[in-house]
Amino acid sequence: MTNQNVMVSDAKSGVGVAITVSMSNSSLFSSMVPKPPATPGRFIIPRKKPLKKLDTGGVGGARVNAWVDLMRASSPTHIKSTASLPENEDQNSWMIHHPSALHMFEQIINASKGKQIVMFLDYDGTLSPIVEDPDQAFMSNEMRAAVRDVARYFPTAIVTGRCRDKVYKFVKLAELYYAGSHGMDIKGPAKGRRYIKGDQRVLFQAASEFLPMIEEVYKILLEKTKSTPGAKVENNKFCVSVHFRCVDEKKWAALADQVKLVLNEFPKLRLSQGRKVLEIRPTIKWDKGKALEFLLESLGYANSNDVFPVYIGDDRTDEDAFKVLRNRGQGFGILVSKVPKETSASYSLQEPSEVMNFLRRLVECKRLSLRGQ
Ligand SMILES: O=P(O)(O)OC[C@H]1O[C@H](O[C@H]2O[C@H](CO)[C@@H](O)[C@H](O)[C@H]2O)[C@H](O)[C@@H](O)[C@@H]1O
Repeated sequence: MTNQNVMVSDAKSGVGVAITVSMSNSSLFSSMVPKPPATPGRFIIPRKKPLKKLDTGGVGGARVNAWVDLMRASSPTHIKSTASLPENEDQNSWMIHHPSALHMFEQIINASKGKQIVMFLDYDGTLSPIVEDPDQAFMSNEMRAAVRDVARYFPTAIVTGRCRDKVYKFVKLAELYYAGSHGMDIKGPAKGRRYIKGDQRVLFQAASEFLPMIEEVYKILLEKTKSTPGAKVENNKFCVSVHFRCVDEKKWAALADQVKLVLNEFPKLRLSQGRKVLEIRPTIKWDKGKALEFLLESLGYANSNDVFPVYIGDDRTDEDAFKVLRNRGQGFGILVSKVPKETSASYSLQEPSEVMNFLRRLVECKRLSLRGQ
């Protein structure tokens, strides 16, 4: 096994980005993006409209208003909200297109028969309930036990916007893969690798060049947002989160403006949005979807038809992974949401407690099949 520095070109800036890879086979990179399979997966439901992107153009009234609209839509608190929903689509028709993964459990199991399930789990809003203070987003012991059981039977990864070390402190399971900073910081399990066909000591940091820049922008944002009561800036190592969950809605436009002004000085960083949070990250073409592909490849499933990846997440940033699964025609995505949202996921679950039930049922099913029942 060797550590390798690999240069990839940043599509937006054209700047080379050094990647340090610790693995036994550098050919991993040559086929990083899998080709779509010849036959499409049975769970594909065509998306109606492209997802809106956050406008990071110049500062102006209309643009800032558009930001604030997106900020409002980023974590709707009212069940009837249709802020991010395509026109004329109500809750019922949304549920027809994105049925409950619990209700469809038998069909899901049938579709996965003879294939290796690989489980990808987002953290906030998926394994832990959304709370006001990001430092208090603990997962329950019951959820931890469910994830531990899943990892006994299926390779399992946590894919999160959070810093990898921080999410590990919440999850505390050494047998999992962890992809922190929206997949820009990937580490393989410290123990229990019996399902891994490929490299077992994966370590991949797609944006290490950006560390000093992220540190700098974090400090500036910390200072600039001090004047906004409730704003919280979180350093997620390869990205920065500016939380506005506890900021008075009247101040959102000013906060968005502040962040945007800072980012104007950092053209190699971009902005995306999560649940009541503005996410600042490198412009490199790397996201949770790429992390999913990377992990499948590391597990030895790059060109395999015998794999069934399942990705469960609640956030806009999880859409990149849902899209990858649609394009591969393998497995499916499950969106955790109580309200209809535009998504590339195939199924839905309402909240983390349903995620836990789904995970438990998977384990139960696997145990029964191993006993030959
Ligand atoms: O990819 P994820 O695991 O979903 O992480 C995305 C962001 O999650 C966290 O923020 C979110 O959860 C907080 C705690 O419940 C909540 O207060 C906040 O409003 C949510 O946006 C985390 O703090 C961020 O750094 C992550 O980027």
